[in-house]
Amino acid sequence: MTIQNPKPKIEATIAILGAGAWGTALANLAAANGHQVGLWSRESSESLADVIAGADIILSAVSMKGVRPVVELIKPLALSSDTIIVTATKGLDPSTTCTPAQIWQAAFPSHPVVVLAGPNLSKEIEQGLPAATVVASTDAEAAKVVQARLNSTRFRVYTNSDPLGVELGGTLKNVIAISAGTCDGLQLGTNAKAALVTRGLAEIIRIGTHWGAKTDTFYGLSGLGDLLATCNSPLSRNYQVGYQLAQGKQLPEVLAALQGTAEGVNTTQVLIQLANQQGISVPISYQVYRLLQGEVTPQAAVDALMLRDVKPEIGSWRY
Ligand SMILES: NC(=O)C1=CN([C@@H]2O[C@H](COP(=O)(O)OP(=O)(O)OC[C@H]3O[C@@H](n4cnc5c(N)ncnc54)[C@H](O)[C@@H]3O)[C@@H](O)[C@H]2O)C=CC1
Ligand SMILES: O=C(CO)COP(=O)(O)O
Repeated sequence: MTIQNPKPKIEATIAILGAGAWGTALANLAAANGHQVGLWSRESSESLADVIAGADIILSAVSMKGVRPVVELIKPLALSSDTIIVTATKGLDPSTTCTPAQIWQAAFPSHPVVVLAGPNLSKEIEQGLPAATVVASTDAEAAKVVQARLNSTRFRVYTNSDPLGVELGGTLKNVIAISAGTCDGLQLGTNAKAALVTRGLAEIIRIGTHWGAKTDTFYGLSGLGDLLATCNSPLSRNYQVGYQLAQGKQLPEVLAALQGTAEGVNTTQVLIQLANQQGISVPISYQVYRLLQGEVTPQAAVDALMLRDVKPEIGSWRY
């Protein structure tokens, strides 16, 4: 499928992999900026080799479970040496616990890899509503190129030099969004939700900095920004999972009816495995894990959080 805008602003060829909700929204944003856009999915009639041929940018928006298969499909294909790889997936690989950017970088060590993440509910973006995002890379020039290609009057793009922090902000907030949906589903009120989101951010910072990301990054669009968006919007699939569990539905039933992917379900499993191995305290994520496992009711999860030992707040994301 080729999407072209009749009045090009900046000419580039962008191959978008994954024609789900996010890949399609990004393809439309890129096309509106005048780029030649190829959109590929595993259901496409066009071959992957044809879609990525001559691409300046390859942007992957497949869900986490598609990242490795797609990387393996691209490896034997010829990429131009200066092709920039952009990853917009928010998840962790269950078998290796790697982030999507780590998987892409390991497969294509000589190519710049840029992470794209922010408060970007695709349905709002498809409606033409304004939004902002972050493109992050250790290759500052590559991040600037992606910024110039995607920035527009309705999609404001910031650069950032902490790709791990940007990627983890977008990934870990999905776990907290499940808890926020549960909080709203139980009608626990605004105070409870504010406490949950604030302590959720402390938890994200504790994990993210332990894994090597910068604290400041989590206060930006890809951390706090995305946390606010997904914890407060019924458009978020992760929020919907928590909300519907709180209404007494079972997880398989919720996931079967969900439109698209709720990455937080798998991310929670990987996160708890790592947190246990590394001795990181993640009380909210742990209750989300128990809820998803069916080991605890939504109300019992709330009770467990409220019954924890009291502690000082200042600097408490460190322990
Ligand atoms: N929808 C949204 O608002 C946003 C989504 N994201 C992230 O983008 C990613 C994709 O999300 P959505 O587009 O919403 O999901 P979706 O479920 O609508 O689409 C997923 C896409 O991945 C592809 N895919 C899955 N397994 C595959 C495999 N084995 N091989 C090849 N392709 C495979 C599917 O064919 C589909 O094109 C997720 O990681 C999500 O967290 C990020 C920002 C916004
Ligand atoms: O990441 C998102 C918005 O930034 C999309 O959230 P959901 O995957 O929960 O729908």
